[in-house]
Amino acid sequence: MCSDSVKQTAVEVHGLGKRYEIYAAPQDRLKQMVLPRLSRLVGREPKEYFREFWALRDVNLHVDIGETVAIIGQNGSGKSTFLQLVCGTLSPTQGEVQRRGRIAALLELGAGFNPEFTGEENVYLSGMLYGLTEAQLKERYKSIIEFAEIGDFVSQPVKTYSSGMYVRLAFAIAAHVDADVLVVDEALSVGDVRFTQKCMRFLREFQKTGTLLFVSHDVGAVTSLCSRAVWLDRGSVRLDGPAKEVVEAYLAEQHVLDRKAQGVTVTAAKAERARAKMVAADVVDPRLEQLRQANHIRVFEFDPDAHAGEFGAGGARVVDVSLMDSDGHKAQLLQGGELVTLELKIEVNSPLSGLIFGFYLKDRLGQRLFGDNTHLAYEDVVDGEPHDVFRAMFQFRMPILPVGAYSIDAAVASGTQEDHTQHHWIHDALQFRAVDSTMRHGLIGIPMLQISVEKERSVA
Ligand SMILES: Nc1ncnc2c1ncn2[C@@H]1O[C@H](COP(=O)(O)OP(=O)(O)OP(=O)(O)O)[C@@H](O)[C@H]1O
Repeated sequence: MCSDSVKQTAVEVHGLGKRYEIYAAPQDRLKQMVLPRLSRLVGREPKEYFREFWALRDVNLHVDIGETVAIIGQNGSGKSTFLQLVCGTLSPTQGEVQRRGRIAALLELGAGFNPEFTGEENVYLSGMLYGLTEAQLKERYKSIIEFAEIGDFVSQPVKTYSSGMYVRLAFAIAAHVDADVLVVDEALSVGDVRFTQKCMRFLREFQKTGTLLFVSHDVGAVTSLCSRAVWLDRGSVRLDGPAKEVVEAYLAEQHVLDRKAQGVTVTAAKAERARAKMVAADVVDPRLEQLRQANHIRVFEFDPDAHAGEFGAGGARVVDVSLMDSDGHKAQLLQGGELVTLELKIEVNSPLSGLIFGFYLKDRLGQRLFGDNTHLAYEDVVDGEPHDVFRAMFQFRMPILPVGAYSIDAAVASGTQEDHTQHHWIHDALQFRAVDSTMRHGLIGIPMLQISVEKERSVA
Protein backbone atom coordinates (compact mmCIF):
# COMPACT_ATOMS: atom_id res chain seq x y z
CA MET A 1 0.00 0.00 0.00
CA CYS A 2 1.39 3.41 -0.94
CA SER A 3 1.46 6.26 1.52
CA ASP A 4 -1.12 9.04 1.25
CA SER A 5 1.51 11.51 0.12
CA VAL A 6 2.28 9.36 -2.91
CA LYS A 7 -1.26 8.32 -3.76
CA GLN A 8 -3.66 11.20 -3.83
CA THR A 9 -7.37 11.01 -3.33
CA ALA A 10 -9.63 11.54 -6.33
CA VAL A 11 -12.97 11.15 -4.54
CA GLU A 12 -13.67 10.96 -0.83
CA VAL A 13 -17.15 10.35 0.52
CA HIS A 14 -18.10 10.61 4.19
CA GLY A 15 -21.41 9.52 5.74
CA LEU A 16 -23.21 10.18 2.47
CA GLY A 17 -26.99 9.92 2.54
CA LYS A 18 -29.89 10.85 0.28
CA ARG A 19 -33.43 10.93 1.60
CA TYR A 20 -36.55 11.24 -0.51
CA GLU A 21 -40.02 12.14 0.66
CA ILE A 22 -42.58 9.72 -0.74
CA TYR A 23 -46.14 10.93 -1.03
CA ALA A 24 -48.99 8.44 -1.26
CA ALA A 25 -51.13 10.93 -3.21
CA PRO A 26 -50.33 14.21 -5.08
CA GLN A 27 -52.50 16.24 -2.70
CA ASP A 28 -50.29 15.10 0.21
CA ARG A 29 -47.43 17.08 -1.30
CA LEU A 30 -49.62 20.19 -1.22
CA LYS A 31 -50.68 19.48 2.36
CA GLN A 32 -47.04 19.11 3.36
CA MET A 33 -46.25 22.54 1.87
CA VAL A 34 -49.03 24.30 3.76
CA LEU A 35 -50.32 22.48 6.84
CA PRO A 36 -47.14 22.05 8.95
CA ARG A 37 -46.56 25.82 8.77
CA LEU A 38 -50.10 26.49 9.91
CA SER A 39 -49.72 23.96 12.73
CA ARG A 40 -46.55 25.68 13.90
CA LEU A 41 -48.29 29.08 13.77
CA VAL A 42 -50.95 27.87 16.17
CA GLY A 43 -48.38 26.16 18.35
CA ARG A 44 -49.27 22.58 17.40
CA GLU A 45 -46.89 19.71 16.63
CA PRO A 46 -46.74 19.59 12.79
CA LYS A 47 -47.81 16.35 11.10
CA GLU A 48 -45.84 14.82 8.20
CA TYR A 49 -47.75 13.82 5.06
CA PHE A 50 -44.96 11.77 3.52
CA ARG A 51 -43.05 8.59 4.15
CA GLU A 52 -39.30 9.04 4.16
CA PHE A 53 -37.13 6.82 1.99
CA TRP A 54 -33.36 6.67 2.14
CA ALA A 55 -32.00 5.89 -1.33
CA LEU A 56 -28.50 6.01 0.14
CA ARG A 57 -27.38 5.98 3.74
CA ASP A 58 -24.09 6.35 5.53
CA VAL A 59 -21.86 5.57 2.57
CA ASN A 60 -18.12 6.04 3.03
CA LEU A 61 -15.72 5.60 0.16
CA HIS A 62 -12.21 6.60 -0.72
CA VAL A 63 -11.07 6.46 -4.33
CA ASP A 64 -7.43 7.06 -5.21
CA ILE A 65 -6.33 8.90 -8.33
CA GLY A 66 -5.97 6.36 -11.12
CA GLU A 67 -8.29 3.76 -9.61
CA THR A 68 -11.10 2.18 -11.62
CA VAL A 69 -14.01 1.36 -9.35
CA ALA A 70 -17.23 -0.38 -10.38
CA ILE A 71 -20.42 0.21 -8.48
CA ILE A 72 -22.69 -2.82 -8.71
CA GLY A 73 -26.01 -3.72 -7.14
CA GLN A 74 -29.58 -4.63 -7.88
CA ASN A 75 -32.05 -2.22 -9.49
CA GLY A 76 -32.87 0.49 -6.99
CA SER A 77 -29.86 -0.17 -4.75
CA GLY A 78 -28.70 3.45 -5.08
CA LYS A 79 -25.99 3.28 -7.76
CA SER A 80 -27.24 6.18 -9.89
CA THR A 81 -28.02 8.24 -6.81
CA PHE A 82 -24.48 7.67 -5.60
CA LEU A 83 -22.92 8.73 -8.90
CA GLN A 84 -25.10 11.82 -9.11
CA LEU A 85 -24.04 12.82 -5.60
CA VAL A 86 -20.39 12.27 -6.52
CA CYS A 87 -20.78 14.46 -9.62
CA GLY A 88 -22.68 17.13 -7.73
CA THR A 89 -25.80 16.96 -9.92
CA LEU A 90 -27.71 15.92 -6.79
CA SER A 91 -27.20 17.38 -3.32
CA PRO A 92 -26.88 15.06 -0.33
CA THR A 93 -29.24 15.02 2.64
CA GLN A 94 -26.34 13.97 4.83
CA GLY A 95 -22.59 13.72 4.58
CA GLU A 96 -20.15 15.19 2.12
CA VAL A 97 -18.29 14.51 -1.10
CA GLN A 98 -14.80 15.77 -1.81
CA ARG A 99 -13.49 15.60 -5.35
CA ARG A 100 -10.22 16.57 -6.93
CA GLY A 101 -9.87 17.59 -10.54
CA ARG A 102 -12.34 17.87 -13.41
CA ILE A 103 -15.19 15.38 -13.28
CA ALA A 104 -16.94 14.39 -16.51
CA ALA A 105 -20.11 12.39 -16.21
CA LEU A 106 -22.11 10.10 -18.43
CA LEU A 107 -25.13 9.74 -16.27
CA GLU A 108 -28.57 8.39 -17.04
CA LEU A 109 -30.20 9.48 -20.29
CA GLY A 110 -31.53 12.99 -20.24
CA ALA A 111 -28.86 14.44 -18.00
CA GLY A 112 -26.81 17.26 -19.37
CA PHE A 113 -28.20 18.26 -22.77
CA ASN A 114 -30.71 20.93 -23.63
CA PRO A 115 -33.23 19.01 -25.76
CA GLU A 116 -34.15 22.05 -27.90
CA PHE A 117 -30.54 22.74 -28.89
CA THR A 118 -28.82 21.00 -31.78
CA GLY A 119 -26.04 18.49 -31.26
CA GLU A 120 -23.49 21.14 -32.23
CA GLU A 121 -24.91 23.69 -29.77
CA ASN A 122 -24.90 21.08 -27.02
CA VAL A 123 -21.26 20.25 -27.72
CA TYR A 124 -20.36 23.89 -27.05
CA LEU A 125 -22.73 24.22 -24.10
CA SER A 126 -21.53 21.05 -22.36
CA GLY A 127 -17.90 21.74 -23.19
CA MET A 128 -18.07 25.17 -21.61
CA LEU A 129 -19.80 23.75 -18.54
CA TYR A 130 -16.80 21.44 -18.22
CA GLY A 131 -14.58 24.52 -18.25
CA LEU A 132 -13.25 24.38 -21.80
CA THR A 133 -12.79 27.63 -23.70
CA GLU A 134 -14.51 28.32 -27.01
CA ALA A 135 -11.14 28.12 -28.77
CA GLN A 136 -10.44 24.70 -27.24
CA LEU A 137 -13.89 23.48 -28.28
CA LYS A 138 -13.46 24.74 -31.84
CA GLU A 139 -10.21 22.85 -32.02
CA ARG A 140 -11.75 19.62 -30.71
CA TYR A 141 -15.16 19.86 -32.38
CA LYS A 142 -14.28 17.78 -35.46
CA SER A 143 -12.81 15.02 -33.34
CA ILE A 144 -15.88 15.00 -31.05
CA ILE A 145 -18.25 14.66 -34.00
CA GLU A 146 -16.11 11.94 -35.55
CA PHE A 147 -16.16 10.02 -32.28
CA ALA A 148 -19.94 10.36 -31.97
CA GLU A 149 -20.65 9.22 -35.55
CA ILE A 150 -24.11 10.77 -35.64
CA GLY A 151 -23.81 12.17 -39.18
CA ASP A 152 -26.17 14.97 -40.19
CA PHE A 153 -28.10 14.67 -36.94
CA VAL A 154 -25.51 16.98 -35.42
CA SER A 155 -27.51 19.93 -36.79
CA GLN A 156 -30.83 18.60 -35.43
CA PRO A 157 -32.23 19.30 -31.94
CA VAL A 158 -31.16 16.48 -29.61
CA LYS A 159 -34.81 15.82 -28.71
CA THR A 160 -35.02 14.10 -32.12
CA TYR A 161 -32.16 11.72 -31.26
CA SER A 162 -32.51 8.03 -30.49
CA SER A 163 -31.18 6.97 -27.08
CA GLY A 164 -28.13 5.48 -28.81
CA MET A 165 -27.33 8.74 -30.63
CA TYR A 166 -27.77 10.68 -27.44
CA VAL A 167 -25.25 8.53 -25.60
CA ARG A 168 -22.81 8.64 -28.53
CA LEU A 169 -22.72 12.42 -28.40
CA ALA A 170 -22.54 12.53 -24.61
CA PHE A 171 -19.69 10.00 -24.60
CA ALA A 172 -17.84 11.84 -27.36
CA ILE A 173 -17.95 15.08 -25.36
CA ALA A 174 -16.90 13.43 -22.10
CA ALA A 175 -14.00 11.82 -23.97
CA HIS A 176 -12.69 15.23 -25.08
CA VAL A 177 -12.82 17.38 -21.97
CA ASP A 178 -9.55 16.21 -20.34
CA ALA A 179 -11.40 14.81 -17.36
CA ASP A 180 -9.47 13.70 -14.30
CA VAL A 181 -12.39 11.65 -13.06
CA LEU A 182 -14.86 10.00 -15.41
CA VAL A 183 -18.19 8.78 -14.10
CA VAL A 184 -20.04 6.37 -16.39
CA ASP A 185 -23.51 5.11 -15.58
CA GLU A 186 -24.72 2.25 -17.78
CA ALA A 187 -23.90 4.30 -20.89
CA LEU A 188 -22.29 1.34 -22.60
CA SER A 189 -25.48 -0.71 -22.57
CA VAL A 190 -27.27 1.71 -24.91
CA GLY A 191 -24.97 1.78 -27.93
CA ASP A 192 -24.42 -0.91 -30.52
CA VAL A 193 -21.56 -3.41 -30.28
CA ARG A 194 -19.16 -1.37 -32.39
CA PHE A 195 -19.72 1.79 -30.38
CA THR A 196 -19.51 -0.10 -27.08
CA GLN A 197 -16.14 -1.51 -28.14
CA LYS A 198 -14.96 1.95 -29.15
CA CYS A 199 -15.97 3.25 -25.72
CA MET A 200 -14.23 0.33 -24.03
CA ARG A 201 -11.04 1.13 -25.98
CA PHE A 202 -11.33 4.74 -24.88
CA LEU A 203 -11.95 3.76 -21.25
CA ARG A 204 -8.93 1.44 -21.26
CA GLU A 205 -6.76 4.33 -22.49
CA PHE A 206 -8.36 6.71 -20.00
CA GLN A 207 -7.64 4.27 -17.15
CA LYS A 208 -3.92 4.66 -17.67
CA THR A 209 -4.00 8.17 -16.26
CA GLY A 210 -7.51 8.94 -15.02
CA THR A 211 -9.89 7.82 -12.31
CA LEU A 212 -12.96 5.94 -13.41
CA LEU A 213 -16.21 5.30 -11.55
CA PHE A 214 -18.33 2.88 -13.48
CA VAL A 215 -21.87 1.55 -12.99
CA SER A 216 -22.86 -1.46 -15.01
CA HIS A 217 -25.09 -4.48 -14.83
CA ASP A 218 -22.70 -6.20 -17.19
CA VAL A 219 -20.47 -8.13 -14.79
CA GLY A 220 -18.19 -9.11 -17.69
CA ALA A 221 -17.44 -5.45 -18.34
CA VAL A 222 -16.94 -4.89 -14.62
CA THR A 223 -14.40 -7.66 -14.19
CA SER A 224 -12.56 -6.81 -17.37
CA LEU A 225 -12.33 -3.08 -16.70
CA CYS A 226 -12.22 -2.61 -12.95
CA SER A 227 -9.73 -3.61 -10.33
CA ARG A 228 -12.13 -2.82 -7.51
CA ALA A 229 -15.88 -3.10 -7.08
CA VAL A 230 -18.30 -1.73 -4.53
CA TRP A 231 -21.54 -3.62 -4.04
CA LEU A 232 -24.41 -1.36 -3.00
CA ASP A 233 -27.32 -3.07 -1.31
CA ARG A 234 -30.44 -1.07 -0.39
CA GLY A 235 -28.44 2.13 -0.19
CA SER A 236 -25.51 0.82 1.84
CA VAL A 237 -22.10 -0.58 0.97
CA ARG A 238 -22.37 -4.35 1.26
CA LEU A 239 -18.89 -5.26 0.02
CA ASP A 240 -15.89 -3.30 -1.21
CA GLY A 241 -12.88 -5.13 -2.59
CA PRO A 242 -11.23 -6.78 -5.61
CA ALA A 243 -13.72 -6.73 -8.51
CA LYS A 244 -13.57 -10.47 -9.10
CA GLU A 245 -14.44 -11.35 -5.51
CA VAL A 246 -17.17 -8.74 -5.15
CA VAL A 247 -18.80 -9.75 -8.46
CA GLU A 248 -18.74 -13.43 -7.52
CA ALA A 249 -20.29 -12.76 -4.12
CA TYR A 250 -22.91 -10.57 -5.77
CA LEU A 251 -23.78 -13.18 -8.43
CA ALA A 252 -24.08 -15.88 -5.77
CA GLU A 253 -26.46 -13.68 -3.79
CA GLN A 254 -28.51 -12.95 -6.91
CA HIS A 255 -29.00 -16.67 -7.42
CA VAL A 256 -29.97 -17.10 -3.77
CA LEU A 257 -32.60 -14.34 -4.11
CA ASP A 258 -33.83 -15.62 -7.45
CA ARG A 259 -34.38 -19.09 -6.00
CA LYS A 260 -35.94 -17.70 -2.84
CA ALA A 261 -38.55 -16.07 -5.05
CA GLN A 262 -39.23 -19.58 -6.41
CA GLY A 263 -39.49 -21.02 -2.89
CA VAL A 264 -36.08 -22.77 -2.94
CA THR A 265 -33.50 -22.19 -0.22
CA VAL A 266 -29.95 -21.69 -1.47
CA THR A 267 -27.20 -20.52 0.84
CA ALA A 268 -24.08 -18.57 -0.01
CA ALA A 269 -20.94 -19.31 1.95
CA LYS A 270 -17.62 -17.54 1.76
CA ALA A 271 -14.58 -19.66 2.38
CA GLU A 272 -11.11 -18.42 3.17
CA ARG A 273 -8.98 -18.35 0.06
CA ALA A 274 -6.31 -20.92 0.69
CA ARG A 275 -3.13 -21.49 -1.22
CA ALA A 276 -3.51 -24.16 -3.85
CA LYS A 277 -1.07 -27.03 -3.61
CA MET A 278 1.70 -26.81 -6.16
CA VAL A 279 2.70 -29.89 -8.10
CA ALA A 280 6.23 -31.17 -7.81
CA ALA A 281 8.52 -29.28 -10.18
CA ASP A 282 10.00 -32.39 -11.82
CA VAL A 283 6.72 -33.75 -13.24
CA VAL A 284 7.19 -33.01 -16.94
CA ASP A 285 5.44 -34.74 -19.80
CA PRO A 286 8.18 -35.76 -22.28
CA ARG A 287 5.90 -34.99 -25.26
CA LEU A 288 5.98 -31.33 -24.37
CA GLU A 289 9.58 -30.99 -25.49
CA GLN A 290 8.60 -31.94 -29.04
CA LEU A 291 5.98 -29.23 -29.33
CA ARG A 292 7.18 -26.13 -31.08
CA GLN A 293 5.17 -23.49 -29.20
CA ALA A 294 5.49 -23.88 -25.47
CA ASN A 295 2.39 -23.12 -23.44
CA HIS A 296 2.95 -25.06 -20.25
CA ILE A 297 0.02 -25.09 -17.89
CA ARG A 298 0.49 -26.24 -14.32
CA VAL A 299 -2.63 -27.65 -12.73
CA PHE A 300 -2.97 -27.38 -8.96
CA GLU A 301 -4.70 -30.17 -7.11
CA PHE A 302 -8.36 -29.93 -6.21
CA ASP A 303 -8.68 -29.20 -2.52
CA PRO A 304 -12.28 -29.05 -1.21
CA ASP A 305 -11.23 -26.39 1.32
CA ALA A 306 -9.11 -24.26 -1.00
CA HIS A 307 -11.47 -22.24 -3.12
CA ALA A 308 -12.69 -18.66 -3.27
CA GLY A 309 -16.23 -19.37 -2.13
CA GLU A 310 -19.22 -21.58 -2.67
CA PHE A 311 -22.97 -21.43 -2.59
CA GLY A 312 -25.95 -23.62 -3.24
CA ALA A 313 -29.09 -25.27 -1.96
CA GLY A 314 -27.14 -28.37 -0.91
CA GLY A 315 -29.20 -31.04 -2.72
CA ALA A 316 -25.97 -32.27 -4.32
CA ARG A 317 -22.27 -31.51 -3.89
CA VAL A 318 -19.26 -31.29 -6.15
CA VAL A 319 -16.74 -33.48 -4.30
CA ASP A 320 -13.92 -33.66 -6.84
CA VAL A 321 -12.76 -31.74 -9.89
CA SER A 322 -9.88 -32.84 -12.09
CA LEU A 323 -8.38 -32.28 -15.49
CA MET A 324 -7.29 -35.46 -17.28
CA ASP A 325 -4.83 -35.66 -20.14
CA SER A 326 -5.61 -37.58 -23.33
CA ASP A 327 -4.32 -40.82 -21.72
CA GLY A 328 -6.91 -40.49 -18.96
CA HIS A 329 -4.38 -39.58 -16.27
CA LYS A 330 -4.92 -36.77 -13.81
CA ALA A 331 -2.91 -33.94 -15.34
CA GLN A 332 -0.47 -31.88 -13.37
CA LEU A 333 1.17 -30.32 -16.36
CA LEU A 334 -0.64 -29.63 -19.63
CA GLN A 335 0.08 -27.96 -22.88
CA GLY A 336 -2.18 -25.34 -24.46
CA GLY A 337 -3.77 -26.99 -27.49
CA GLU A 338 -3.84 -30.45 -25.91
CA LEU A 339 -6.95 -32.61 -25.70
CA VAL A 340 -8.15 -32.70 -22.08
CA THR A 341 -11.12 -33.98 -20.11
CA LEU A 342 -12.56 -32.06 -17.21
CA GLU A 343 -14.15 -34.44 -14.75
CA LEU A 344 -16.60 -33.40 -12.02
CA LYS A 345 -17.58 -35.89 -9.32
CA ILE A 346 -20.92 -35.17 -7.70
CA GLU A 347 -22.66 -36.73 -4.72
CA VAL A 348 -26.42 -36.39 -4.43
CA ASN A 349 -27.99 -35.70 -1.04
CA SER A 350 -31.69 -35.45 -1.82
CA PRO A 351 -34.00 -36.63 -4.63
CA LEU A 352 -33.43 -34.32 -7.59
CA SER A 353 -34.89 -34.21 -11.06
CA GLY A 354 -33.08 -32.79 -14.08
CA LEU A 355 -29.51 -32.71 -12.83
CA ILE A 356 -27.21 -30.33 -14.71
CA PHE A 357 -23.43 -30.39 -14.30
CA GLY A 358 -21.44 -27.47 -15.60
CA PHE A 359 -18.28 -25.40 -15.49
CA TYR A 360 -16.74 -22.07 -16.45
CA LEU A 361 -13.10 -21.49 -17.21
CA LYS A 362 -12.06 -18.02 -16.01
CA ASP A 363 -8.99 -15.84 -16.16
CA ARG A 364 -7.37 -14.07 -13.23
CA LEU A 365 -9.85 -11.17 -13.48
CA GLY A 366 -12.77 -13.55 -13.22
CA GLN A 367 -13.74 -13.10 -16.86
CA ARG A 368 -15.49 -16.20 -18.09
CA LEU A 369 -13.54 -17.41 -21.10
CA PHE A 370 -15.80 -20.35 -21.87
CA GLY A 371 -17.91 -22.97 -20.18
CA ASP A 372 -20.51 -25.60 -20.81
CA ASN A 373 -23.03 -27.83 -19.09
CA THR A 374 -24.67 -31.18 -19.58
CA HIS A 375 -28.19 -29.82 -20.04
CA LEU A 376 -27.97 -29.10 -23.74
CA ALA A 377 -26.02 -32.26 -24.51
CA TYR A 378 -28.49 -34.62 -22.80
CA GLU A 379 -32.06 -34.67 -23.90
CA ASP A 380 -32.91 -37.34 -21.30
CA VAL A 381 -33.54 -35.97 -17.84
CA VAL A 382 -30.87 -37.12 -15.39
CA ASP A 383 -32.42 -37.79 -11.98
CA GLY A 384 -30.58 -38.39 -8.73
CA GLU A 385 -31.36 -40.11 -5.43
CA PRO A 386 -29.54 -39.66 -2.10
CA HIS A 387 -26.07 -41.35 -2.12
CA ASP A 388 -25.94 -41.47 -5.94
CA VAL A 389 -22.55 -40.48 -7.29
CA PHE A 390 -22.16 -39.01 -10.79
CA ARG A 391 -19.17 -38.28 -12.95
CA ALA A 392 -19.64 -35.56 -15.56
CA MET A 393 -16.98 -35.42 -18.25
CA PHE A 394 -16.24 -32.58 -20.66
CA GLN A 395 -13.68 -33.28 -23.32
CA PHE A 396 -12.21 -30.27 -25.10
CA ARG A 397 -9.02 -28.93 -26.55
CA MET A 398 -7.38 -26.67 -24.01
CA PRO A 399 -6.94 -23.25 -25.64
CA ILE A 400 -3.54 -21.60 -25.76
CA LEU A 401 -3.48 -19.31 -22.76
CA PRO A 402 -1.50 -16.15 -22.14
CA VAL A 403 0.75 -16.36 -19.08
CA GLY A 404 -1.25 -16.02 -15.88
CA ALA A 405 -3.54 -17.65 -13.38
CA TYR A 406 -6.76 -19.39 -14.39
CA SER A 407 -9.47 -21.27 -12.60
CA ILE A 408 -12.52 -23.41 -13.17
CA ASP A 409 -15.85 -22.87 -11.43
CA ALA A 410 -17.67 -26.19 -11.06
CA ALA A 411 -21.37 -26.50 -10.39
CA VAL A 412 -24.28 -28.85 -10.06
CA ALA A 413 -27.86 -27.65 -10.49
CA SER A 414 -31.28 -29.15 -11.08
CA GLY A 415 -34.05 -27.93 -13.35
CA THR A 416 -33.72 -26.56 -16.85
CA GLN A 417 -31.34 -24.19 -18.61
CA GLU A 418 -33.78 -21.31 -18.05
CA ASP A 419 -35.08 -22.17 -14.59
CA HIS A 420 -32.75 -24.05 -12.28
CA THR A 421 -31.55 -24.20 -8.71
CA GLN A 422 -27.84 -24.23 -8.04
CA HIS A 423 -27.13 -26.95 -5.49
CA HIS A 424 -23.40 -26.40 -5.24
CA TRP A 425 -21.29 -23.87 -7.08
CA ILE A 426 -17.60 -23.70 -6.25
CA HIS A 427 -15.75 -20.57 -7.32
CA ASP A 428 -12.19 -21.37 -8.45
CA ALA A 429 -12.62 -25.09 -7.68
CA LEU A 430 -9.60 -25.97 -9.78
CA GLN A 431 -6.75 -23.56 -10.28
CA PHE A 432 -4.00 -23.60 -12.84
CA ARG A 433 -1.34 -21.36 -14.27
CA ALA A 434 0.01 -20.86 -17.75
CA VAL A 435 3.71 -20.49 -17.00
CA ASP A 436 4.93 -19.56 -20.46
CA SER A 437 3.27 -18.64 -23.69
CA THR A 438 3.92 -17.23 -27.11
CA MET A 439 0.53 -15.50 -26.89
CA ARG A 440 0.59 -11.84 -26.00
CA HIS A 441 -2.75 -10.47 -27.15
CA GLY A 442 -6.31 -11.65 -26.78
CA LEU A 443 -7.90 -13.72 -24.06
CA ILE A 444 -7.32 -17.17 -25.49
CA GLY A 445 -5.66 -18.70 -28.54
CA ILE A 446 -7.03 -21.68 -30.38
CA PRO A 447 -4.71 -24.22 -31.96
CA MET A 448 -4.52 -23.54 -35.68
CA LEU A 449 -5.27 -26.55 -37.84
CA GLN A 450 -3.13 -25.16 -40.59
CA ILE A 451 -1.29 -21.93 -41.38
CA SER A 452 -0.12 -21.23 -44.92
CA VAL A 453 0.76 -18.39 -47.27
CA GLU A 454 0.28 -18.51 -51.01
CA LYS A 455 1.55 -15.98 -53.50
CA GLU A 456 -1.33 -15.49 -55.92
CA ARG A 457 0.30 -13.08 -58.31
CA SER A 458 3.80 -11.91 -58.95
CA VAL A 459 4.57 -8.48 -60.44
CA ALA A 460 7.80 -9.61 -62.04
N1 LIG B 1 -36.56 11.53 -7.07
C1 LIG B 1 -36.80 10.41 -6.39
N2 LIG B 1 -37.84 10.35 -5.54
C2 LIG B 1 -38.08 9.24 -4.82
N3 LIG B 1 -37.32 8.11 -4.87
C3 LIG B 1 -36.29 8.12 -5.70
C4 LIG B 1 -35.97 9.26 -6.52
N4 LIG B 1 -34.86 8.96 -7.24
C5 LIG B 1 -34.51 7.68 -6.92
N5 LIG B 1 -35.37 7.18 -6.00
C6 LIG B 1 -35.32 5.85 -5.39
O1 LIG B 1 -34.03 5.66 -4.83
C7 LIG B 1 -33.63 4.30 -4.98
C8 LIG B 1 -32.27 4.25 -5.61
O2 LIG B 1 -32.40 4.65 -6.96
P1 LIG B 1 -31.19 4.60 -7.98
O3 LIG B 1 -31.69 5.07 -9.30
O4 LIG B 1 -30.02 5.29 -7.39
O5 LIG B 1 -30.89 3.04 -8.03
P2 LIG B 1 -29.97 2.24 -9.03
O6 LIG B 1 -29.16 1.28 -8.19
O7 LIG B 1 -29.20 3.17 -9.91
O8 LIG B 1 -31.03 1.43 -9.88
P3 LIG B 1 -30.97 0.92 -11.41
O9 LIG B 1 -29.99 -0.22 -11.44
O10 LIG B 1 -32.37 0.45 -11.65
O11 LIG B 1 -30.58 2.07 -12.28
C9 LIG B 1 -34.72 3.61 -5.78
O12 LIG B 1 -35.56 2.88 -4.90
C10 LIG B 1 -35.48 4.75 -6.42
O13 LIG B 1 -36.84 4.42 -6.59
